[in-house]
Amino acid sequence: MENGCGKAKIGPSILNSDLSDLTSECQRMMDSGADYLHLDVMDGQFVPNLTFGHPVVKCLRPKLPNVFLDMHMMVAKPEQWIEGMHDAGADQYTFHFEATDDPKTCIRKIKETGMKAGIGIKPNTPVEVLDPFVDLVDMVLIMTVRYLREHFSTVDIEVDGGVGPATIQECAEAGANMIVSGNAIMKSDNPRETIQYLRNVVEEAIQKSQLER
Ligand SMILES: O=C(CO)[C@H](O)[C@H](O)COP(=O)(O)O
Repeated sequence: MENGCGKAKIGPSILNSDLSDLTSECQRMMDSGADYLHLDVMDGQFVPNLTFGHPVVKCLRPKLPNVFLDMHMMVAKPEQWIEGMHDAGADQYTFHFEATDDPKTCIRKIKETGMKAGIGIKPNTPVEVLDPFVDLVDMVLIMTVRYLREHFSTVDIEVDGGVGPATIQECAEAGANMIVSGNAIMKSDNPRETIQYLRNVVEEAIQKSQLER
């Protein structure tokens, strides 16, 4: 996937899909115009839920050879899955600031594999905690809407959680350019139209902010 925080990228969250038919659901999203797929990995420790791990990514990779797989690692000790996710074919590995004592080492290990590195924060964590890492990562992931682009001017900013046509304007105006959306896209009668709408709003906000600079 093309680099750059000046570009809108829409990533359906596949956790909200029919998981018994994952490949078709992923393909349906790509055929509807998605730029990438967002995969939430939860381990029952960092968050009280269980989803899937690198064996699932390994099965998906050959079926979706050119699709950018964005792993949102909501896991404790995120260092332990870096190699496995890379070997399985993940493209980006986003861990949580709150989940490790040593974010810099985690970022370095991710980058050494060749994957892109992202760092995320939970809704109540102040965005300033990311300042020491922002020059080291490709993306920050924010699980709520706040003032974003003034703070992180050079990296991709991804928002996740409750994002859809009703909330996209606020996210776009706050500076997000990577848009994770689960139910709003997956459950839409017309996912193509929903994706296009989200993209248009983000692109307009990017253009407006470039004119104001
Ligand atoms: O982070 C997540 C879950 O914790 C997800 O990406 C979530 O599935 C997004 O779905 P929605 O857009 O419907 O809130």
